[in-house]
Amino acid sequence: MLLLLDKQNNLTPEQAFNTYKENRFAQNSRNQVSFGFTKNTVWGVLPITNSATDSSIQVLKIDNAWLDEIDIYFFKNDQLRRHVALGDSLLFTQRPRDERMPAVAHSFEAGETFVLFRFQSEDPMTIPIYLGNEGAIASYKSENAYFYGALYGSLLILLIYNFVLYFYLKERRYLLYSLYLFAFTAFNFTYTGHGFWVAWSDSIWLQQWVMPTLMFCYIFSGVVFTIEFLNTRVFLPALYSARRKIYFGLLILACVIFLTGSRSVIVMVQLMILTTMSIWMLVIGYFSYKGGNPLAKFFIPAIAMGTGGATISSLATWGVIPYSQWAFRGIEIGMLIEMSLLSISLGFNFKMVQEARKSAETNARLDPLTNLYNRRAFPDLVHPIWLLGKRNKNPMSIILMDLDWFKRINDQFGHTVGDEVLERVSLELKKRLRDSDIPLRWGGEEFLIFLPNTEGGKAKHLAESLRKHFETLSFNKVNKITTSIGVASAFPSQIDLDKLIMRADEALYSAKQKGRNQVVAV
Ligand SMILES: Nc1nc2c(ncn2[C@@H]2O[C@H](COP(=O)(O)OP(=O)(O)OP(=O)(O)O)[C@@H](O)[C@H]2O)c(=O)[nH]1
Repeated sequence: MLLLLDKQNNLTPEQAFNTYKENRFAQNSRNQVSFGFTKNTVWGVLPITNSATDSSIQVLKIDNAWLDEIDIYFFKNDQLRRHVALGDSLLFTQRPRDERMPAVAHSFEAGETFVLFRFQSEDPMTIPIYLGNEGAIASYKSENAYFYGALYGSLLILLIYNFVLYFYLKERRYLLYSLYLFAFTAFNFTYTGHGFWVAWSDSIWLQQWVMPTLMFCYIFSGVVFTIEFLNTRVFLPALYSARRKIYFGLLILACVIFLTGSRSVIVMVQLMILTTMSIWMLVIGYFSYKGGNPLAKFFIPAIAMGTGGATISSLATWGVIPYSQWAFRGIEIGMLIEMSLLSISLGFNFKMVQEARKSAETNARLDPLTNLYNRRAFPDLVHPIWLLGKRNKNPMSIILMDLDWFKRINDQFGHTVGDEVLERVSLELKKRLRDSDIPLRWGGEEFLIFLPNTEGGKAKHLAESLRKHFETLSFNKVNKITTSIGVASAFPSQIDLDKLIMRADEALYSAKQKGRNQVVAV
């Protein structure tokens, strides 16, 4: 196509065509399809030769949904034969074809026809033009339908999945991710012309203002999401404490640019923010990674994919790399990968939170010194067995064992030696008990052993053998230790569990009273 930039914006189509005839249009040798923000009118001429003898119907399609004014003039034998107005300063319903992108079918007579285009827009001047017969246009259309069906389908699944997670987990990250994803999808839905096509065909105002507004929502949600997702409160506290100022600053900037009332200013400023925002997101991701945030491992490649896709799209529209449908869709493919990776990382975050919770729960129930369960674990461990024993009429026993004169060991040899004794005693206990018995560290130097399905005589026998065993053990520095043991047994139907523990405690007390190093069973 040959091009002319009309700085005065005052040429008539006939004047523009004559200018073309005078060879004053320039060849678009780089196949550039984007001309940035321009106040100028862009004229283009596409000479089309129909070498057959019959007329041929061909469709011209301008693959851009946001241009304000598109006029197409058909010149035959130097005569203007037809004028078609497209672009979104016209109602969608006034278009000659019910298609997402502006398009017109024309019957090209034999010989040469000159198609003159006139473009004017406050938005970026990107003008990829397609020419083909109805069959080619239909197959192009269905390819697009598949692509956008897959894109919006995938984004919708991610959106629902993360929103449901937010609903159940009540973690803000999932909500912010859902909003970020929604803002991108809505923004994309608008600038690809889907909104005008299916949602607001009868409103030019919405077509022109929804896109810049959603662009702002996309930027704003991206910034909030980054700050919250990367847990900057922990990893980048300076940024976290400045977050309200950043949000407020963005809102003020939005007010200022929207008050100018100029869409080119609004879109241009926001495009600049979008470009710097990607770099900002990557930098924050990097620092967060350096600070040890495991989620940054997903965040950095995700943003890199989104940004990479956007870069391919813009390079293709600027003509730096060859323009193609797939290159133009780079941003959408990149964003889909970005959104999927972020979603995976939120799944990973979920797993981390679960594991941390689990290990906190286990830690709260385990004694760190002896690795035995502590008193807190007792109800969960013993209650079900107690209830089962009640049903099956099994006897249950409790052994309470306390080390004698343990304070003296600490006083004489120090706490570390005392700790070693406790560790060794626990180890020996584990070795000498059945797998079904449950030993716990009940207090400082006191151990409780719950013996399921064990009647009093056997429990007493076990207690006696433990007492004897500990008496014969020798330790580092500490020559000998002794233990006092109380044993209580009952059928669960006869007594409460708490009561049984109390009885074992009383038995232990009486073993101490009787001079220690002995077993008392009740
Ligand atoms: N090293 C060490 N000592 C502990 C630990 N927990 C409790 N103790 C000590 O165990 C001692 C218990 O002392 P007491 O309750 O007076 O009992 P005792 O000296 O064993 O005397 P009797 O029980 O009457 O035979 C205290 O000195 C506690 O500081 C621990 O985890 N490590």
